[in-house]
Amino acid sequence: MMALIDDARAKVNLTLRVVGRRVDGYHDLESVVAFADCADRLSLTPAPRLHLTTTGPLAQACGEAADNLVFKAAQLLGEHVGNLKLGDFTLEKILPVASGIGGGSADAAAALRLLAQLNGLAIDDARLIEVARSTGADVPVCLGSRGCVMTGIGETLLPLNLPKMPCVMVNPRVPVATKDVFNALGLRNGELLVGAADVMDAPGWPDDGASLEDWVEALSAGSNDLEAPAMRIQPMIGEVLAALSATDGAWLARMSGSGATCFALYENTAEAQRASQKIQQAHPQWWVHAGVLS
Ligand SMILES: C[C@](O)(CO)[C@H](O)COP(=O)(O)OP(=O)(O)OC[C@H]1O[C@@H](n2ccc(N)nc2=O)[C@H](O)[C@@H]1O
Ligand SMILES: Nc1ncnc2c1ncn2[C@@H]1O[C@H](COP(=O)(O)OP(=O)(O)OP(=O)(O)O)[C@@H](O)[C@H]1O
Repeated sequence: MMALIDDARAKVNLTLRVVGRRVDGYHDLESVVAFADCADRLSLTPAPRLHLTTTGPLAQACGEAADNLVFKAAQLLGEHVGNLKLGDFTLEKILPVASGIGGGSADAAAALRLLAQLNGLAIDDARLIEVARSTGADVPVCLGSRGCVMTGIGETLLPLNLPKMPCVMVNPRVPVATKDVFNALGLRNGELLVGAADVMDAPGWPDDGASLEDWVEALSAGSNDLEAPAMRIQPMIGEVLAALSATDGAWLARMSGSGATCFALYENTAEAQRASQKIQQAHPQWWVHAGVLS
């Protein structure tokens, strides 16, 4: 049988509000999530045993194969589904690691989609969703890889019809650990930041079919609550945001997830291309991607 192939698209948190900290230490969030047109690529060749080879420019950065989230997700699914057909995965690692765009989560989700395809499981099979949740907070949203409002710690997903959003994504190639950023918020276990009434009163997001301008206006009123703690841990995030904000036509510049990747939105792809060239010239060592979020 030929190899099955899937893209593991980068996730971008267009907004991220921290609602509070649960008693188990995880944080409840509300986040508008979009997906980018840059991705890792995962292939699966059916074989009797689970195996992973990592290739591509960032293969070294993502650590030992045994610790890879692709491996973890596949092993967990094997524990939930009897006689699961497995195989040889090859991961072409392109996305920066520990960068707030959910690369590892996207890879794990792609692994689950490929195993679902190989084993004839539906993508909304409860076991697949359960394994996605156990693999990491960002894995459920990456399973569908479509725009949505994500709440809880990442398990509740409300699909959104986002317009195509021309963007530039920039990572300064310094890793930032998600756990450290959440801890730097300094919330106690069980501490609530936003009362239930505030959540009920919060303005909704634009309706289906809303324009790019409507969305940019709504997103601009939001924020990423992890930006300040992440900047304390890695001040270079401030430089990335300044570089994006200084480009012609940048409508909104913000950090994604727990950083350090930041993005800016533009009216059209030509403007985004010009902005990305300007930033790449000034910072040849940074990872810069011009594309479209949707
Ligand atoms: C910041 C986001 O990227 C936003 O999409 C995600 O919430 C992070 O998702 P993730 O990287 O898949 O997170 P996990 O691998 O499950 O957790 C890493 C660490 O982040 C913290 N964590 C994660 C998610 C969450 N809602 N609250 C948390 O406090 C926990 O300390 C956890 O030990
Ligand atoms: N397939 C993978 N790709 C990248 N990192 C992986 C992978 N599997 C395990 N890891 C480990 O997970 C850690 C987090 O990597 P990842 O790139 O997913 O972070 P992130 O982009 O900050 O994610 P998020 O936005 O979900 O917080 C890395 O330090 C790495 O050691």
